[in-house]
Amino acid sequence: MPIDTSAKIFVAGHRGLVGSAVVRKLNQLGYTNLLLRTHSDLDLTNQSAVESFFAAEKPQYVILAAAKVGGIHANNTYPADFITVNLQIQTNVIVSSFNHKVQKLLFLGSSCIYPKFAPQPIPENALLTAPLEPTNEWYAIAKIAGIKMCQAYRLQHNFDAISAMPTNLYGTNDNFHPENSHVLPALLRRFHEAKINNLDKVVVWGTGSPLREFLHVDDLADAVIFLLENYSDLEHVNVGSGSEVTIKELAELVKEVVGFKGELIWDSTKPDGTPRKLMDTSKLVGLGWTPKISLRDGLVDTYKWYLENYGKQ
Ligand SMILES: NC(=O)C1=CN([C@@H]2O[C@H](COP(=O)(O)OP(=O)(O)OC[C@H]3O[C@@H](n4cnc5c(N)ncnc54)[C@H](OP(=O)(O)O)[C@@H]3O)[C@@H](O)[C@H]2O)C=CC1
Ligand SMILES: C[C@H]1O[C@H](OP(=O)(O)OP(=O)(O)OC[C@H]2O[C@@H](n3cnc4c(=O)[nH]c(N)nc43)[C@H](O)[C@@H]2O)[C@@H](O)[C@@H](O)C1=O
Repeated sequence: MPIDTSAKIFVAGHRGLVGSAVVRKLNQLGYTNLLLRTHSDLDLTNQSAVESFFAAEKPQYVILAAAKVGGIHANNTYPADFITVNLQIQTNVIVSSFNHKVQKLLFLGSSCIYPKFAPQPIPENALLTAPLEPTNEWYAIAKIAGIKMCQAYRLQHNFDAISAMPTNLYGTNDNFHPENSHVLPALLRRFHEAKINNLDKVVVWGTGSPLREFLHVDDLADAVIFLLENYSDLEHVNVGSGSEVTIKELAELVKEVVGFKGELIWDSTKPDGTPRKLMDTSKLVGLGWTPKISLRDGLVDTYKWYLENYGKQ
């Protein structure tokens, strides 16, 4: 059902990759009453601050895009932060949303919730059927708890909380940190810096053989609003692009888009992570949503944004 454009919508994490794309999309669609707080205005790990905020502001809808997020290295290096901060943020926001009668909440998880060796493409019902990928199990356990909290509040209290599970995302406002980011922004930056410094080699992590599915964050934002308007059920919903590339193919594509002419060196001392994680998106496609942005177009667009925002550093 379409949401009234004057509805008060709290987008938690509105300065991040996903939150900022959701805000751009809501603005485009004419939503006029967005409730936004930076991390320093409202620390979502602080339970009493979150409770007071919901009591005072009474949002009608909540999109939970605030989380502790990072790539394979960050997940593997800071397991305590990834499990604790994510459990705290999501528990505080879900419970306060219920306490203060939010009409609907959308929780964002991630494709890493699925078993390391899940059937491919991965259907929603592969959840909790086998062990997780060790490099990100702490984050995955927090995300699985988020899905289960949404289900528990729906079952016990009829609270309209839904969960979307995106594949690997990229785009405007991504995190380009050299070690703690995801592969696509990390490589964009590394190839760019190698090009402007006239280097002849770039190091890429792992073997290059893992397969990953990438979705532009503007497509994800579109899917988030589509689900908010059209889906109210217990099971989480996969959100993906439906196509995958090897990390080697991705690296070659980023190299071409950036215009780096040198050689790739594979550092196999770095972890590959899960070998493959292609989402089965037939549930979302069946509801009527499909992605629009190809990986090449999305990459060109993201590099343009990177140049405009970080290119002079
Ligand atoms: N990026 C990806 O490839 C994928 C992301 N997702 C999911 O999408 C969601 C958003 O991820 P993404 O946009 O990439 O992450 P980002 O790191 O880009 O953004 C996260 C946002 O959350 C805010 N935040 C973090 N901690 C707190 C806190 N304690 N209090 C208030 N705000 C806080 C951050 O603010 P600040 O920076 O100031 O701390 C930031 O604005 C997450 O749930 C993630 O699991 C799912 C699949 C893939
Ligand atoms: C979204 C998702 O993101 C993470 O899982 P991941 O898919 O493994 O993510 P990643 O982007 O960090 O790596 C993908 C692949 O790429 C290789 N790789 C090469 N070179 C670099 C590189 O320079 N940086 C990074 N980060 N990876 C590199 C890397 O070795 C790996 O084989 C989890 O946090 C998980 O919790 C999660 O939800």
